[in-house]
Amino acid sequence: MHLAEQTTLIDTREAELHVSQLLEAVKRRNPGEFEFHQAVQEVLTSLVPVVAQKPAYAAHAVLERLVEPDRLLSFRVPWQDDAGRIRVNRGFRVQFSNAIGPYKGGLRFHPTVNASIVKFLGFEQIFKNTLTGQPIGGGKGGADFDPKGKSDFEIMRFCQSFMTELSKHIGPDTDVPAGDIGVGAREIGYLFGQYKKLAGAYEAGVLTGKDIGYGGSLGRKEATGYGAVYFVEEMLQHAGSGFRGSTVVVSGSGNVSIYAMEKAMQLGAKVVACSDSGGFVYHKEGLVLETIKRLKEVEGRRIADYVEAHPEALYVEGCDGIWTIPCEIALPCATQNEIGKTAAEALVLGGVRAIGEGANMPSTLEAIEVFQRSGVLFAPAKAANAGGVSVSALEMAQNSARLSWTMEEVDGRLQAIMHDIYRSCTEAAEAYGTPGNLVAGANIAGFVQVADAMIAQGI
Ligand SMILES: NC(=O)c1ccc[n+]([C@@H]2O[C@H](COP(=O)([O-])OP(=O)(O)OC[C@H]3O[C@@H](n4cnc5c(N)ncnc54)[C@H](O)[C@@H]3O)[C@@H](O)[C@H]2O)c1
Repeated sequence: MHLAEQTTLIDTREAELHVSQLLEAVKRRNPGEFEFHQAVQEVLTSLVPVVAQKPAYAAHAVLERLVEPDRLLSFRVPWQDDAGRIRVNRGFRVQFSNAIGPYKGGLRFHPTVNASIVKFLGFEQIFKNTLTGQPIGGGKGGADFDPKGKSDFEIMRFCQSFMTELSKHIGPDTDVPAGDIGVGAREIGYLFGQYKKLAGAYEAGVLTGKDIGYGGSLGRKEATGYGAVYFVEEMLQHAGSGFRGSTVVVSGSGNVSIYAMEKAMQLGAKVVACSDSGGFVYHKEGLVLETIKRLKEVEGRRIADYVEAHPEALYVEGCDGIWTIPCEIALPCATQNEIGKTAAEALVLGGVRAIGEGANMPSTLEAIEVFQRSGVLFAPAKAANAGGVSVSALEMAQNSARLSWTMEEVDGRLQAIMHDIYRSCTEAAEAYGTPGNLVAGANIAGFVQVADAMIAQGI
C-alpha cells in the first residue's frame, strides 16, 4: 500500500502518546532550549486530532521531521567599534523547512539571541508562512549583537561582517531574510549593500523590508501592526463588536507596536498605554502617536521622554505593570513571554475581551490557558502577526516582476490575506473539533499544507 494512502485511524490516546513521546525526545535532543520546547509543545499538542484522523502523517514521520530544522548555522561575526577595538558576536540562521517555498523569516539583533530563540521563531515561521497562502518556507536568524548605543558606522560594520558569512547561504530562491527586533530599514540597507557587493549582482529579492527607493514595498513597514489589527477586528466583528470605542493597551513602541496603535486609532479605539524595555507610559486621554513616532522613529529616544511633551501622562519604570491597566483589547507587540499567568489574570480582572498577539509568542502557555478559560477572544501570533511576512512575499513578487504596487493595492491585498487567514483558522478549528479555538486552528491550518507537501516530495 502507498504510505500516503494509509487509512487505519489512530485512536486519540495513541495520537496523544505519539505526540508526548516526541515532545520528550525534542526536550532531550535540544537541552536547555526552553523557548523552542514551548513553541513545539504548543503546536504538537494542538495537532493531536489531526494525527488521529490522518494516519499518513505518523506513517511518514512528518512531525519527527518537522521538529528538526533542515540546518542550523552558527557563525563568528568579528567587527571593529569606533574606538578601534575588535569585537566578536555570534550569528545564526536556522533554515527550518522549505517544503512549500524558499526559507523566509526575519533577522533579530538583540543580546538575548541564541539557538533556542532562533529555533522557536523559525519553527513558528513555518506555519505562519503557510497560513499566508504565499509560497514561502520557514527560517529565522540573527545575532546576540546589541544595537543600543551603537553609532551608524558601528551598525554598518557589524551588518557587513554578518552578511559576509550569511551571503553564502541565502539567495532570492534559497532563503530570504527580513527584519525583526533590532533590524529595521537601516540594517536591511547595510546588509543588502554588502550582499550586492559579494554576489556581484543586483538581486533585489534576496532581502525584504528594503527602503522604497531600491526595491522595497509600500506598506511593508505598516504591515505587521496593521495586519494584527485587521485580524483582531475580524475576530471581534464575529463576536458582535470591534475596535470602535474600545480602550486598548499595546506593549512595545517599535515597528509592530507603532503601526498596531495607528490602525487601532484609525478604527476608532483609544490607545492608552505603550512601553519599551525600560517601562511604560499611561495616558488616560489617549496616547499621541506623533510624539511616539518622533521619539522612536526619528530621535531614537526612550518612551520615558513621552511625559516631557505630555506632562498629564504617567511613566512607570518596569514593563509588567502595563497589563494591570484596565482595557478591553490588549495587543502585546514587544517580545516573547511578556504575558505570564499573573499578567493574564490581571488583564482578565481589568475587563479584557480580546488579545491580539503582534509579537511572537508573547503569551506563555499558562497565560493562554487563563485567557481561554475566561472566555477571552485570543488571536495567536502565527495568525495575527502574519501580515508582515505576507507583505514581504508581496515585495518578493514585485521584485521579480520588476514593478511597484501602490499603497492602496498592497493594503487591499493585506486585508484580503488577513481575512483569508482568519477564515482558514476558524474552519480548521471547526473541522478538528475545537470550534473558536484559533490557537489550534492556526497550527492545524498551517501544518496540513506543509505536511502534505512533505509527503508529496518524499523523504
Ligand atoms: N517586524 C516585523 O515585521 C515582525 C513580524 C512578525 C512578528 N514580529 C515580532 O514582533 C515583536 C516586535 O518586533 P519589532 O519588529 O516591532 O521590533 P522593534 O525592535 O522595532 O521593537 C521592539 C520593541 O519592544 C520593546 N521591548 C523589548 N523588550 C521589551 C520588554 N521586555 N517589555 C516591553 N517592551 C520591550 C523595545 O523597546 C521596542 O520598543 C517581536 O516579537 C517580533 O518577533 C515582528
